[in-house]
Parts: sequence; C-alpha cells; structure tokens
Amino acid sequence: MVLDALELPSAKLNLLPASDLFSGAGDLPLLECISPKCTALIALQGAQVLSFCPEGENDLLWLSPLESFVAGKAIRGGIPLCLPWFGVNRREPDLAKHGFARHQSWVLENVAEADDGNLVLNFSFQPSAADLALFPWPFSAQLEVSLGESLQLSLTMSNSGVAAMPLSFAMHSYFAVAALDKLALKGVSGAEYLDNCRQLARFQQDEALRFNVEIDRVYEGLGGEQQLCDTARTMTVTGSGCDTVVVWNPGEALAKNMADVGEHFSEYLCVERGMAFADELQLAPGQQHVAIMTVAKAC
Ligand SMILES: O=P(O)(O)OC[C@H]1O[C@@H](O)[C@H](O)[C@@H](O)[C@@H]1O
Repeated sequence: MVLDALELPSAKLNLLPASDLFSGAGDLPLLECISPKCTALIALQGAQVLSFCPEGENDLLWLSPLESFVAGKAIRGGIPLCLPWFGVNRREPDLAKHGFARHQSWVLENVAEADDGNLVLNFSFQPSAADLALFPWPFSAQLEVSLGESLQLSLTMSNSGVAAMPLSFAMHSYFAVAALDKLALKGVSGAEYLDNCRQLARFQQDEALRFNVEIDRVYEGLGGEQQLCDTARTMTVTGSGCDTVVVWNPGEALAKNMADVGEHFSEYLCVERGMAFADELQLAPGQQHVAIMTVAKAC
C-alpha cells in the first residue's frame, strides 16, 4: 500500500520524511496518524511506533531529541520491535543485538477505521536472503497497531520453514517520564530477575526499584500489568504472549557514551514485554506465536 496522504471518515494519515518534522533529521519515511482519539507517529522502518498521544494528553512514549533518522540505524525511542531474537543472540553472539527487523522497512498492508473508531494499521515483514544467511529459519511477522484511547500492538510471528525455529523477541517500549528519580514501578515486586548489569546473575526483587543508576533487569515468565507511577500520571503496560518483562535505563554514566541518549537518559524508562531467556520459544513448522501488548494512561 502506497500513500502520501489518506483521508478516512474521521482520521487522516500523512507519509512524510522525518526531515519535515525534526530539524537536522534524515529522510526516513514516517507516518503521521491523526484521529479524534489520538495522534501517533510510526516509522515504516521497523514498523516502529515513535509517538502516541491520547487526545488531550502528553506523549506516552519517549523519542530521543538526538535521533538522526538514518536508514539502517536503530531509532532510539518509541517501541522498537526486537526480533527474531532479543538482546545478544545466544547462539551467535557476534550478530546484531535485538535482531534485524528493527533496522529494515516493513510493508504497510492496510489502514482502516474500526467500528469503535480506533485507527488500525497492519504491517508485514519478511526476512531477506541476507537475513536468512544469518538466521536460517524462514519466517514472517505481522504487526497490527490499534490507535484509540490506548495503544495496542498485536505481533504475530509465523515459522514458514521446515524445521523448528528458535524465537525470542521484545516490544521495547520507551516510556516518557517527567522525573525518573521519583518514578515508582509496580508489577515486578517479589519476582526473580536476571541482572544484566551483573552477568545475568539471578536475584529477587525485594525492594522498590530506584532509577538513579544503570538498570537492566529481565523478569522471566512474569506477565501481568506493570504500572509506571510518575509525578503527574500513571501509565500501564499489559499483555498476553509476552511474559518476559525487561526494565532498562542506561543511567548517567553509560548514557554519556550513547550518542543518541546523552543527557536525556532521565527522560525515559524502558519497560519491555516479550518472550526471551527462559521464555524463548521453539516454533514448530507452520506454527504461529501471537503477542498482544497494550499501553495506556491510567490516571
Ligand atoms: O542500544 P540498543 O541495542 O537499542 O539496546 C538497548 C538496551 O535494550 C535492552 O532491552 C537491553 O536489556 C539492554 O541491555 C540494552 O542496552
């Protein structure tokens, strides 16, 4: 589906180069979505939702003000889709972190308004021959983005090959926060986690999380709902088929070495949902996995 501008009964979409919206940006195509319920921005690269503002609300997602929007470079912010593996590939550690789907263009297959007034966009991704040389399991991925009072991503990954396929993934949400040092995260207490700042050693989450240093924790099999209680609002993330919860912020020292984060590290917290580590899947030939994640402002 090719579109520059599309008018639906009550919504409007514009396909624009990033340079039209952000000064100094490259020309990656971005889809601006305007509906009575919300506005959103989605990059065709990675089918990455970059911005989601429910009507009358500030953005729930953080997008780096230092982002350059250069094709093939991961976009820092919004909701990158990390697949077909999450983090370091455990079989081939030299492969790109978080898989290859976030660096490539997805195809916009359809745009429609649902009966409830939500704007629904469907994207698809097929790995190239070069991708399959690195990851020899043919598969396809589809993403349905539903834009309403809340944001819902439904991600379907299908094994189209003849062998069982290892699959790990994450919907890597960057939540915009006003005061990282005062933020409370609910929905992880009492759970075990792997600490990626301590060689993935296993600990139990007994104390309230503090976000004043680097944090990189993986909660396997947790699911449920996480609440980010910021000074002026609470945001929630819930899901099914995405039971691994990852909480990440680089902290000040590490962020200094990240060209697209720097002093902006305190403007976000990543609370990611997927299936990784002990939750990694083995998809049988022909099998699909569906993960649904909803991001919303609670109050
Ligand atoms: O810089 P990247 O590749 O987007 O990764 C960002 C972070 O993503 C998180 O999911 C990982 O747990 C972190 O270890 C990682 O640093």
